[in-house]
Amino acid sequence: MGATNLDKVAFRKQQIQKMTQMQAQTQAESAQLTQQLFQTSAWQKARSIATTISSPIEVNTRQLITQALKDGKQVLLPKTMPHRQMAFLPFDDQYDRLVVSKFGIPEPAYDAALVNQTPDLVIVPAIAFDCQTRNRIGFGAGYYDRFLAGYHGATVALVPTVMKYDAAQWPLEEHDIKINQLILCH
Ligand SMILES: Nc1nc2c(c(=O)[nH]1)N(C=O)[C@@H](CNc1ccc(C(=O)N[C@@H](CCC(=O)O)C(=O)O)cc1)CN2
Ligand SMILES: Nc1ncnc2c1ncn2[C@@H]1O[C@H](COP(=O)(O)OP(=O)(O)OP(=O)(O)O)[C@@H](O)[C@H]1O
Repeated sequence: MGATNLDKVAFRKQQIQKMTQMQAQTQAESAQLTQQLFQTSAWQKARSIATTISSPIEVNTRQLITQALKDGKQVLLPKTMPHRQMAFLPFDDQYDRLVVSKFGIPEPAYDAALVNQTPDLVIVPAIAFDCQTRNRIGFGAGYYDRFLAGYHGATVALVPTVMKYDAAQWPLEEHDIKINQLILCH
């Protein structure tokens, strides 16, 4: 691991602490960010949407999942797979059918016949965003950078105050993939 990765490790540790301290504000901002998401043409056009089950330090995704299903959109959730791959599987609002991964995130059960790796829209999680360049940094396993390298549809991210940076405070790398559209709280 080079100096660059050590810098990322240090930034992540500090940023996750900050997210924990500011989780009440992030939860409070989630409703507004979600309403702004609904105004985008990317959302309105999408017939299938990939998102996540959020943890308490992330933007709350529950409302957008409920609305997508109400609108007849297919909702897909990632299941983490070997070799840091993700498989996106449909979710129909049955939270009790999800299985908590060893990382603590509820995931759908794997069914090869149901996998959909080409959703119209991917709502991408992260821990911080460079709002000028639309770069992001995640929890550090590289799942989204790997997935997005082979995905060519629309991407958006919901950015609460705690994740908003005018310039990256972490090193950018060759494999980093920029988000098409950031939704910022105002
Ligand atoms: N809510 C939510 N769901 C999400 C993500 C996210 O950021 N937010 N992900 C965004 O990517 C994926 C899961 N991300 C993960 C990120 C790190 C580790 C992790 O560090 N796991 C092991 C180490 C295993 C390894 O190194 O391969 C650990 O628990 O120590 C696991 C999952 C898919 N689901
Ligand atoms: N497209 C890729 N192909 C192969 N390895 C990759 C790719 N993208 C990222 N990686 C590797 O994954 C690891 C984590 O990457 P990085 O530090 O960028 O994570 P991150 O931005 O926190 O992850 P994520 O995108 O999942 O949220 C690094 O070792 C990186 O080299």
